[in-house]
Amino acid sequence: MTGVDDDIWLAGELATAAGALLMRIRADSGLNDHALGDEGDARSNDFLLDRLAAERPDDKVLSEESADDRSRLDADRVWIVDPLDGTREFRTGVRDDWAVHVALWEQGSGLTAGAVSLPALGVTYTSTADPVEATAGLAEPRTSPKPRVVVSGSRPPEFSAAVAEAIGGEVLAMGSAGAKAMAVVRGEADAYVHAGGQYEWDSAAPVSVCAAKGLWCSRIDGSPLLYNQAQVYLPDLVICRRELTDAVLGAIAC
Ligand SMILES: Nc1ncnc2c1ncn2[C@@H]1O[C@H](COP(=O)(O)O)[C@@H](OP(=O)(O)O)[C@H]1O
Ligand SMILES: [Mg+2]
Repeated sequence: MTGVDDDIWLAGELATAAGALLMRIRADSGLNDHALGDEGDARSNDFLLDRLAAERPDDKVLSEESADDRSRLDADRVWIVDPLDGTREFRTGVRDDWAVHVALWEQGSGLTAGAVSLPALGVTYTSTADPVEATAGLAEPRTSPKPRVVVSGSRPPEFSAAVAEAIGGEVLAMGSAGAKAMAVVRGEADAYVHAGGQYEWDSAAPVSVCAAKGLWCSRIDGSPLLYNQAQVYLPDLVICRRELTDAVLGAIAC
C-alpha cells in the first residue's frame, strides 16, 4: 500500500534520476543534434519504464515515447511521463530550458502526484505546497516590474501579445512546457499560455506541480485540463498567478 506522499517522492526521484541520465548522455555520448535528441528520448524513456515497472508493477504508463497501451483507460492508476520535454532545446547541447516530467493520474481524483526536473539547473519541483523561493536561471533577471508571459519559442500562440497587454506585461520566449511552467513556479514569469497543439504528457506533471503551488491551471477557455483520456491531444493551457486569471482568460477570449 502506497500513500500519496510516497508517489510524490517517487515522481521526484524518477524525474531527478532521468535528468541526471540525460545530462550524462549530453556530456559523454559524442552525439549531436537529432541523434542526441533521439538517444535522450529513448534512454530516458527506458529508464522511467523500467523503474516504474519495478516500483509500481500494478500501475499503467502513458509515455510520449511508447506505444499507447489502451488498458490504461480502465486502470485506477496511470503514470503520465514525458521523458524529455524540450527535445529541441536539449539537442543543442547548451540550452537549459528542457525538463523531465513524471505525473500520476488516479481514477476519481485526476492528477495526484507530479514532478518536473530541470536537469541543466540541477533542480526538481514536486507537487507539494512547499513554497519556492524566487530564483533566476531560466530567463534573464528581471529589469522591470512588468509581469512576464512565457510562450513557446517555436510555436507561440497568436494571442501572446494580447495577453501581455492585458496584464501590462511582456512576452518571453522559452523552450519546453515543463521549463515554462516551472518559470512561473520559480517567479521568473507570471503566466504561461499555449495553444495550437500539445499532448497530455507535455502538461500533466507541470500542471500537477503548479496546481500544488497554488497557481491557476486550465484550458484557454477556463475549463479543466483532463488527463488519461482516450484522445491524448490536449492542445492548449493557461498557467498563471491567480490574480492574473481573469485578465489572461479575458484577453484570450477576445
Ligand atoms: N503545435 C504543437 N503540436 C504538438 N506539440 C506541440 C506543439 N507545440 C508545442 N508542442 C510540444 O510541447 C512541448 C513544448 O513545446 P515548446 O517548447 O514549443 O513550448 C514540446 O514537447 P517535446 O519536446 O516533448 O516534444 C512540443 O513538442
Ligand atoms: Mg513534451
